[in-house]
Amino acid sequence: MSANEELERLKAAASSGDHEAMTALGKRLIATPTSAKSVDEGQLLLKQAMDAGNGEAAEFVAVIFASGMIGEQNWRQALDYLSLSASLGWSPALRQLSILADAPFENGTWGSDPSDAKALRDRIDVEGLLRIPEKQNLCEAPRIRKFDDFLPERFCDWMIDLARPKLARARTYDDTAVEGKESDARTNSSVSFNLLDLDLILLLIQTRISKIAMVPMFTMENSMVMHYNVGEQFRPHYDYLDPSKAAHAADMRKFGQRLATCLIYLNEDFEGAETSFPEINQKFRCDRGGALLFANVDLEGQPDPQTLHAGLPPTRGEKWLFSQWIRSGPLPQ
Ligand SMILES: O=C(O)CCC(=O)C(=O)O
Ligand SMILES: [Fe+2]
Repeated sequence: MSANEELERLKAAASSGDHEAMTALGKRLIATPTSAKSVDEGQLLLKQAMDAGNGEAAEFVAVIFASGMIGEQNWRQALDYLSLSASLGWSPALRQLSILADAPFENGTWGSDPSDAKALRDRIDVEGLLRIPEKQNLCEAPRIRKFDDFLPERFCDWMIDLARPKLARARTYDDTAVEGKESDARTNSSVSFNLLDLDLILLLIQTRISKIAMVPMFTMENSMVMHYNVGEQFRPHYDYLDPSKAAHAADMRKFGQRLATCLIYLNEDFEGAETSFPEINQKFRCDRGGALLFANVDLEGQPDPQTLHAGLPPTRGEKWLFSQWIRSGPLPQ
């Protein structure tokens, strides 16, 4: 079926009152708007599906509130909708609630009963989840910061579990290759999460990053998870865009410069695999859940060649890393 036929099929099913089709269409209209009305139509479809008892629709409403993609970011409301979603029997929402509430179930599986949703919601310490740890200054030129215990372990595990099944695909189709890099520039695998992949755990990580980087949420690119087996690496590169390259300049007009990068170490059971900065002869790594935040530009906002960096290969074990590139936002037209 072509993409257009698929869309027509979805529209027909949605207008006949099929809740799953209404949810799928609603998400799609919001993620890839085709007209000025798409986002409003998408929200209406999600609301109708949710009122009819569709838990997936309620989860996406939670995502809208937690991301601030439409209107203000509102974590309390996001959690209320996540709780509604879970109580409607949508199991991904129940698992996220358990993680956010730090309440793993006794039998070892997170979130197993929709009737637990409200109690889990009430246990969530929103302020605590949004509180960020002390920063350590590792270097001033370029500016490199470190945050120990940036992410609780259960969040690290959630991201690894989310990424693992998608990594294989990313390799086959190689759809996440960074533009402008030779094929041997990175031998590791990665997966990129788009708007339809967002959940409240991922959005909480992005929100925490926006706090340490002191930038708004809309500057976050699609988050990525990187995976390195022994010997795999991400060779020295810059994360900033080069305005002298036409493709980069066009991209910068839309989304701005890549001001900073945040790398969260999701595991620690490996040797080697530091993040290395060859221009300053330094390499750093974090314990599980620790984050490195570095500026890719100098104090004048210009690309800083001293930010050249690499993901060194593990000599034992495998490395899992959450990687967040941060833009400056579109230039005023
Ligand atoms: O694996 C690393 O330490 C480096 C990753 C990196 O450079 C990136 O994600 O841009
Ligand atoms: Fe990088």
